[in-house]
Amino acid sequence: MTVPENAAADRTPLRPVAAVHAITKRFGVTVALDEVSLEVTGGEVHALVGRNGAGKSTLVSVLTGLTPPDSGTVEFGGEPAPAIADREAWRSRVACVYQKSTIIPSLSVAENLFLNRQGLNRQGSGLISWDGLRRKARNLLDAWEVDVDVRVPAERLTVEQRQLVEIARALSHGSRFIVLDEPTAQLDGGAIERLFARMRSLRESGVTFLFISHHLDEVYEVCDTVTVMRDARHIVTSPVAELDKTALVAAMTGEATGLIEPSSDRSAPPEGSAPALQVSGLGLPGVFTDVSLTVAPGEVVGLAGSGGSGKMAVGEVIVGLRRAVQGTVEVGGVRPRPGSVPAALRAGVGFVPQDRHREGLVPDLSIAENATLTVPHRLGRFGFVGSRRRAALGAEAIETLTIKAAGPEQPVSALSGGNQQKVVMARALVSDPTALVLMQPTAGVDVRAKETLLGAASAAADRGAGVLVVSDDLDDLRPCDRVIVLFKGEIVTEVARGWTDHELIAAMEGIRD
Ligand SMILES: Nc1ncnc2c1ncn2[C@@H]1O[C@H](COP(=O)(O)OP(=O)(O)OP(=O)(O)O)[C@@H](O)[C@H]1O
Repeated sequence: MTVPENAAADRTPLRPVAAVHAITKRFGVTVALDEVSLEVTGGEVHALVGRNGAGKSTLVSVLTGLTPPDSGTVEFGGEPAPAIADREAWRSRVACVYQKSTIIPSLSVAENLFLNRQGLNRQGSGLISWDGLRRKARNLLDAWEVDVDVRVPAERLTVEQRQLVEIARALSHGSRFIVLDEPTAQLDGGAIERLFARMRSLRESGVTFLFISHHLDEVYEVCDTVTVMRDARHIVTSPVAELDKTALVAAMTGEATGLIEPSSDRSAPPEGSAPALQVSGLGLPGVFTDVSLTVAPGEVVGLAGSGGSGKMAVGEVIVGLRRAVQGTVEVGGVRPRPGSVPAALRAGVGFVPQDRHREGLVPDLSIAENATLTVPHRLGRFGFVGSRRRAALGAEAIETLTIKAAGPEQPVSALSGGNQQKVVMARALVSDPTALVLMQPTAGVDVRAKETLLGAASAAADRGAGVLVVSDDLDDLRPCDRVIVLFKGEIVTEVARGWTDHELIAAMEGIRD
């Protein structure tokens, strides 16, 4: 993807494409941004990192004109930002590609690119010229080398394709400054490399990126400059090459102790106990074949595989989000009705779904309500949830999972992304599950919070749960007693604890020694 000639960006070096000065933003008693100043230079990839709740999303929201700050100013190319209501003017200066798609699923790619846009070619009658619309969309995507059929409904796009379409849409509005909010969170290794290659080539053409990620390795791989935020404040901005990882983590956490790897020191599972989870001969044509695995009480087992391995589908069948065509799932000796989440929960499953926006949380409910959604029968008689008990469980979740919140009654919509993920984990744990199934459990959580979440999973195993961690994040898999590897829908190998990164990645990519 290179900038087409007629759209070549103005590449004045070292000019701030965007700048914020002394921005303060409060939500009630919470100070989300405290006098934050930041300049983003033209043609760089600028990382924005910080722990969950540090204020990154709020800053992006101010920088894209979605949230007016309480005080402070925003500038683009040295000029004051447009009036908040002038969306078109904002869109021509800055765009954000969010983790959650802003594309309308039922509309075609072409419609998503051009509907509601001025200059849309209408016929005399006021009707839209669909041919013209498709042609324009095709030309646009061709110009940015995005190989997607503009006629298909957007819901059929992969995450990778959707991101490219959103980037192309941003560029077509004239913006040469793009914010990528955790773009790699839902991509597999190959797609991440392709995204980085595109970012590099767009950077060469003068496009500037603000890149938000909790994967610090990615900061070193693709970014030129890094800004660290902590507790609503700007801490440091530095060339990436001049800030090593220990210093970066110290800036994020405010501690000088550096990076702590998750502990891998767990006791061996007890022998001879009945399985917490038994999966036998599971099959879903075109997705996975003949998957059998057992997780003993007290055991933590990883289920790994790269994109297209089918691992998520296996996890979703176990928790009742999908139905397999062949095979069975047993939880503590009980066989829940296939394809039913309530049945799986009743049988003793606790789970963290991959997509917390879709299956995870009810945004308007409080932390305590969300954390206890699955267990009303345990909280009071006749299904009524005792509010005191619920608040206590909410407070306990805040404490054990270090959720950054005003209190258990705060709605989850007011939490940062990483803290919402912790509430999903709290909900999975609160029912004291027999089988705990965690799908990409640390997506979007910061480096320290990862330890907390994985520690909580290990603690559940110590209490007797069988834990299945479905993930391709090596940090998630490190605390596992063993890791089962799926490749193209089949179990290809199992590696015992003590694996090397190389060994596991090779297995996930289908490379056999
Ligand atoms: N709409 C809101 N109402 C109340 N509080 C909010 C709202 N939006 C954000 N906050 C609070 O502002 C603070 C900063 O949150 P923000 O989402 O900007 O953090 P973040 O750095 O993006 O975190 P993460 O990495 O977890 O996404 C948090 O304490 C959060 O709870």
